[in-house]
Amino acid sequence: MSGTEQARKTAEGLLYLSGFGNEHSSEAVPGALPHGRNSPQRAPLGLYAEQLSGSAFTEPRAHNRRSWLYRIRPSAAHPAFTRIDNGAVRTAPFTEPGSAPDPNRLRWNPLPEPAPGTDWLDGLWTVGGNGDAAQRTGMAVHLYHANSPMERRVFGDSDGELLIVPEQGGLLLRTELGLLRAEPGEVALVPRGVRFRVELLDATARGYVCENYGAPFQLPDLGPIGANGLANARDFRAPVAAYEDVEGDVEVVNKYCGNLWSALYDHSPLDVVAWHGNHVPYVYDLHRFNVIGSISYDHPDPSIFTVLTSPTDTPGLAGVDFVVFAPRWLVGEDTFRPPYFHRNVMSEYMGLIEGAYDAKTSGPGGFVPGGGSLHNMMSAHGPDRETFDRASEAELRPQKVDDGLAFMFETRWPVTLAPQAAAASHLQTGYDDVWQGLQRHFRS
Ligand SMILES: O=C(O)Cc1cc(O)ccc1O
Ligand SMILES: [Fe+2]
Repeated sequence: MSGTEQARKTAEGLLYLSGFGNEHSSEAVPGALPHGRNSPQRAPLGLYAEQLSGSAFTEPRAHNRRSWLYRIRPSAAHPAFTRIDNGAVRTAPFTEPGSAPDPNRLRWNPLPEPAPGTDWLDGLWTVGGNGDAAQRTGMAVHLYHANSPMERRVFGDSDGELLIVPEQGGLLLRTELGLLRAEPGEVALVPRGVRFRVELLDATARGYVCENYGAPFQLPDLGPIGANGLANARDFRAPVAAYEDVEGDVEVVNKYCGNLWSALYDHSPLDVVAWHGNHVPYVYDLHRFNVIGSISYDHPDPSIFTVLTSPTDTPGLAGVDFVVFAPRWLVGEDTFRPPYFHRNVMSEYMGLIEGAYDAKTSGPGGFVPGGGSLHNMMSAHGPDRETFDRASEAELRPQKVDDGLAFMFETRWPVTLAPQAAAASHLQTGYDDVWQGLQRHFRS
């Protein structure tokens, strides 16, 4: 059986725990989880107890995050980390020569094919970001492309949590807390510091990553929407405990304040036999998103499509929102139904998981799956000319928009590009032209 077949077989039988932000517990071997205390004098089955913190010990209960891991060896049993090449991974602040936030509308085609033998970590490629990882503020946008599983190496990101958005090819994430499957149309989140290995469920994989240096993603408040709607908490799935008992060299790569560091463990660190807590990875199927919109007139602001938000100290002003444009009905009367023309104080990176996006022409040279666009703070954008002309004339019958799945990472700070993204051969030239030829229709 090939590696991908094996991974697919494993992924098909996975069990999950349900609910967002829950205090979960799970044991891969009965009796591995201590009862009544976190740190007994001797943990069950000869395991080591270890706490992994995702918040300061003293943060309010509603924001407090930690998990207790019961593992074969403590994570502390490792030799020194040493710097390795950062590959194509870059981190905020983006201060390389020539880096400046760009007021232009920018759009990219998908990443080119990866070289043979590229695993998920080798294939991680930074677009840009904002804030400062060491200050735990801001975010980065990355892309990935891969055609090989990660073998005898695991990755952990000390700089932030990783929201992984597959666009092509399913992923099997083997994390310290257990296994997750993420197919295109689903998203997976790996919390800060949780170690994991990525295997492929298909020959190749491609997608997007939001690295969130700031407060962990949470579900948005629903306000007048009520107690239900948007992403429902019970649709988030966390893994059950699953461990590997592997001796021998395993490289642990740690992204730490912008650099990759490596240490050679003499065993697999995915050796957690039981755990409990709320600092957990999860997966969410975007098709479960309960899309809410106008049933009278006007196009609502896209905040109505927020799946997850990373708040900052200013209420309502997100470090980053993850927003999905999922299949939905449009029924607005006397309404220009696609996204409107706008200039936004927030910065918008958009990606396309499948099909087309209702503000943009698809097809070669357009906004295509695997591609991306950046409409930075205050940049003027909205429907392209073709979309504007079509939607201005369209007969306003109830209309199902179900030919695509797009998303947005929307952030309060301008996004500065990594030089490789500003100079990329897959950066489209002439994106401005999509707004050329908008006729004047003014009649005084
Ligand atoms: O620019 C975009 O396409 C994203 C977007 C969508 C929308 O429906 C309203 C505003 C907005 O920024
Ligand atoms: Fe926009």
